[in-house]
Amino acid sequence: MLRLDGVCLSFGDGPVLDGIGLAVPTGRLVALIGPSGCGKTTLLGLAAGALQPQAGRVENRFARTAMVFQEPRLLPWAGALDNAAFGLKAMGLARGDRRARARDILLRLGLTLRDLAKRPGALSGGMRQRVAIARALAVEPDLLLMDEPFSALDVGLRAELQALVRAEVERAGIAVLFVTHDVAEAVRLADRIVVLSPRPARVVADLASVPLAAPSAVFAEAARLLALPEVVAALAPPVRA
Ligand SMILES: Nc1ncnc2c1ncn2[C@@H]1O[C@H](COP(=O)(O)OP(=O)(O)OP(=O)(O)O)[C@@H](O)[C@H]1O
Repeated sequence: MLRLDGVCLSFGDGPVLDGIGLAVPTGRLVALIGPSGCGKTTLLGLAAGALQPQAGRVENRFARTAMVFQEPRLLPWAGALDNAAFGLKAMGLARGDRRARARDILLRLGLTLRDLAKRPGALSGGMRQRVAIARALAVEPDLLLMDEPFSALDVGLRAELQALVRAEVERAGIAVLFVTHDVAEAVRLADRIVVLSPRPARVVADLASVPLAAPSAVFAEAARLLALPEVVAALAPPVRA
């Protein structure tokens, strides 16, 4: 379980997080939605232990946390397989085991055997992001933090990769906290959807959800959520006179 209780954090120009409380139980997917600049990435940094709260508590009882960023952040000189296996050496796995584990995940995520030796520069953007996700999954995390992992991808590819990631995390029982700007993405993936206000972020809604796959159901549910008054208030752009 990852739990945040009354978490507050300020930077030099004022408060960013104001009394955030949320929980990510084992094996559940929680989506974080909020307007640009409200503090979502900062909140993931706290969950990862990279930042400390100035008030409140962050309790991460998971044994291994992995992170996926919006951009793949791969080693440019290493092939897809070596990139995906990157975290495994520090875990003490033998070279053959590292490569076998990374290869299995890459193939499940849609790379072909011919892609495995390719460096990032020879892979498409979508393939690079698959490698980044494989690198995170390869260490067998029990908590996966993802910061807009699909937002740089084309719509069709995004849906495919969302489904693959959902299958992987269900298969391994991984808890996920992920940031998205896309309500439909949250509806497709999440068991809970947490909506944050503009900076300083407060939780304005914490909604139970059921992951949906059929496009018509996804868009109907996204439209319903986007019409909730607290969601409108949090996500609507400010009206300028
Ligand atoms: N290290 C830092 N020092 C000072 N201010 C920061 C720092 N990191 C983030 N901020 C500010 O804190 C606020 C929240 O930033 P954060 O990146 O967490 O927002 P976000 O919700 O992830 O934004 P976006 O949706 O645009 O990615 C922003 O105003 C940002 O400028």
